[in-house]
Amino acid sequence: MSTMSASAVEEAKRAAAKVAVENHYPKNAQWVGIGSGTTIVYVVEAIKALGVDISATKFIPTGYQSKQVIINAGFTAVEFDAIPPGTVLDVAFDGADEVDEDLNCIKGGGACLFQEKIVATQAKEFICVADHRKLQPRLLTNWKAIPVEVAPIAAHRVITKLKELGSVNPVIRPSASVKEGPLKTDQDFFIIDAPFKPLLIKADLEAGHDGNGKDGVWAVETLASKIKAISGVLDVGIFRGLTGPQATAAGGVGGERPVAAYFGMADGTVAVRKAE
Ligand SMILES: O=C(CO)[C@H](O)[C@H](O)COP(=O)(O)O
Repeated sequence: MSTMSASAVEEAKRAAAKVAVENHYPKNAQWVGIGSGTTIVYVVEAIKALGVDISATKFIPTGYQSKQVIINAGFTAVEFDAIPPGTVLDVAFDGADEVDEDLNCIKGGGACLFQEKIVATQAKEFICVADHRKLQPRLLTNWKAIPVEVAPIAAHRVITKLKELGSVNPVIRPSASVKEGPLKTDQDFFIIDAPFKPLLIKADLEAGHDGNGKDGVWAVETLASKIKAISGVLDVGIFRGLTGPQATAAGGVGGERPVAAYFGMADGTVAVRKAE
């Protein structure tokens, strides 16, 4: 459990954002993905602080909140469906709820996972920015449930399938406001939060664990694929698979996993995890 004050956590996010932007923002960027959440505000602040010419730069949001952050900074927001077909974003920055040793991420704490995934995978480089609470050895160490975005009509069917995969008590996320009923995403879909046991990474599989859901223990890739395959699921809040350069080599644009993740630490330093 973190003993840091709320303002120390905010400073940790700011420090991580500054280093991430200084290391990865291309000076002549044309297309830049901007994610959702509280940490991304510091990314935008750090881009401003660079003092580079952004008059020709288009910033692609991952949802309503993200778009407001871009507009409030005086930047030009262009919705994902307004970018010319085939456009590759120079870079995309986003936060995460948890990041494991292989740079797999859990995202969707802010209910924006679907647009976050299409923006991240449309970029040459996806860069994650977070504070030290998100830096964990395995997914679902500290963060307890996988967010899954689903069509409302299929929500109960998806819950049944998630239980069959071993999730204990998956629930439809309620509205955060005084409005009764489920939260609605930017797509007017629901989020189901599905708890699972901590997810195995490559090293665990190499050590002989199978990760096939026996005793409810899954490997990241296997569980993400199983959840994604349930009809009614729009996307799953596990970002896994290839990273940018590997994905490009395999014929895609970028990967779901970041090429680097920056974490503001409790002692004021910034830790980096990079893809191999
Ligand atoms: O995935 C997300 C929203 O769906 C966010 O990136 C994630 O929840 C991190 O948010 P914060 O920066 O506020 O900790």
